[in-house]
Amino acid sequence: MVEDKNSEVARKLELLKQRFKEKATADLVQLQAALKRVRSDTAFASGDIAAIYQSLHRLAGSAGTFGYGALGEEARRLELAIKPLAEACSGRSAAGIDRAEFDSMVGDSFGAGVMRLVEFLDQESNEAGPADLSLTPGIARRREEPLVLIADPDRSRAEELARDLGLHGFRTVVEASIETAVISRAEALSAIVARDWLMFGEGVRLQALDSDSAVICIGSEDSFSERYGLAERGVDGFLCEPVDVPLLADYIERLITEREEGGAGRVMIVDDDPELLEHYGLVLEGGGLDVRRVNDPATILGVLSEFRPDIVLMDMQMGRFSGINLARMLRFDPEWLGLPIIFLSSEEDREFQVEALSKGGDDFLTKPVSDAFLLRAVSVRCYRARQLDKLASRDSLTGLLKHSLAKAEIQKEHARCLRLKQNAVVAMLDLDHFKQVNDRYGHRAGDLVIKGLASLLRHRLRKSDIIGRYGGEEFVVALPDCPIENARAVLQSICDQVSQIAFNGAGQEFTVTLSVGLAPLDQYATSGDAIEAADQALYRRKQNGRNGVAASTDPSEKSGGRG
Ligand SMILES: Nc1nc2c(ncn2[C@@H]2O[C@H](COP(=O)(O)OP(=O)(O)OP(=O)(O)O)[C@@H](O)[C@H]2O)c(=O)[nH]1
Repeated sequence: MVEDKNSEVARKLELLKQRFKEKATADLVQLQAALKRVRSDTAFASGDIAAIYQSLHRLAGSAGTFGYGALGEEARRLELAIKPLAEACSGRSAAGIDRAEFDSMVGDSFGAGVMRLVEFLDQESNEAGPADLSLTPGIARRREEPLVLIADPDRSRAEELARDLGLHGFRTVVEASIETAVISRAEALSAIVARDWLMFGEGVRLQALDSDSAVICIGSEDSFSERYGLAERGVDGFLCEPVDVPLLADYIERLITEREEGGAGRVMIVDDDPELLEHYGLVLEGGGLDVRRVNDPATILGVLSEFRPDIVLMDMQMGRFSGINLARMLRFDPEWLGLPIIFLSSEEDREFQVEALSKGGDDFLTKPVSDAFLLRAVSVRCYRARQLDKLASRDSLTGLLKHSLAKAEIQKEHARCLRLKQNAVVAMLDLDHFKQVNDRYGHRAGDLVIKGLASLLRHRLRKSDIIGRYGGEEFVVALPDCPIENARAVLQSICDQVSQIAFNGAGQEFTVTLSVGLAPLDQYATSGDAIEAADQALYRRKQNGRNGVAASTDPSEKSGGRG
């Protein structure tokens, strides 16, 4: 599947490369014609100089991307040579500049340079061209249910751990050795939990580390040298015996999320060159990013509001539009004050770059930029932008939506389900007697319970469901396109699962239970009313024995009955 997608991307990139060659050939014909006019006239139109400069600027910025690095470098040299004259011409508008001035500024080597451009374009490029996506990280994996390999020579111990992790919503596979499992399942594994890591051969360990899964080792000794040794070998996490399963589940969850988010993100690319725009788009999409292409800078505001990118990648000069001015314009709106804008520019002048950054940009990528570098640079920046966004919108303990954002999302879902005449359910969830958990087993153990429930909800519910931390030990969930009886069944099974998890605190094992109140979101005038109704159902459940689900639609005499 990934192979197919990569070869499809490679094929499209190859087509773009051919299109670039055709356009560059036409550009060079025009450039030569303009140069000829300039040479044959004693006085010439400043428009010809501007056209020559523009052609060279375009080639310098794009040729390397399509695998014509030598052409790009030569175009860049010529562009810099003619730049002062182009600037002088634009200052003098219609006034002609004479031939002697042209020769003194640009020099005889200019014509020879243009001939070299033609030769470079004719040579079949053997540089690592756009079709080379082998350096790019794998297509971002979409999480279904995370699959965790437990590699342990002691099979019954491994199976017990598998059962416990299953309660936290992980699918597991047990192997006495990581060897066969890594080889056969490397693509699908989200994490590897290995006991006695060093027991496995060097080759197998390397393969496991290479497989893009998070590798967590369980060791019998917790010392600096043990930890450092594992870090040195590229392991991602370490826990010491005896294994605290909720802690391990939380660890796996965190590592998997970090990995997933490393390859995720929304990027808006703004470039008036259609081939470059398409090329960048394909490369970034090939790396798993969600991309929106904007060819006409005048449409940028509408696309921004609708697409809400994590970052914007923008050309510096697009016909009559300057990237700097567009960036400044975006900042007029407080909503986009924090949106990272990365300029793609062949401009190497540091002073100019600093000036551009002071006017609304955040960073520069200097053209030409290789596919692998572009993907890595954009992915990293996306990741950071998302992390910052998360700090603002996500609860730090659980990574779930914060109260106000969850409410806002449920409000949107309410409008959506009324519009589409669909079912939807809102649920309030509250851990039972949680004060006692803190009092008996400590606040840290209480935190792990809250985190454990959060990851269980993430695993058990659909990607389209909205999950928020409403208050301390209270959560809110909205399930779009879901009849209330289905919601009841899912949440009842989550309650059952929660009650089976063994947590640890103050040297003891303990379990917790969960109460849930449901209300049909589409049956209320406002989302606030539906949340209130779910809360009342939750209250009734608490009154009637906790540990289970009640719905606002239940006849009141039955509201205490489980599921
Ligand atoms: N560990 C931990 N505890 C929290 C957090 N937020 C809230 N709590 C605790 O959760 C407890 C909630 O207690 P109550 O509202 O009295 O409810 P309860 O004990 O769960 O009782 P019922 O809801 O009636 O079953 C309080 O002790 C809070 O201090 C948190 O982030 N971490």
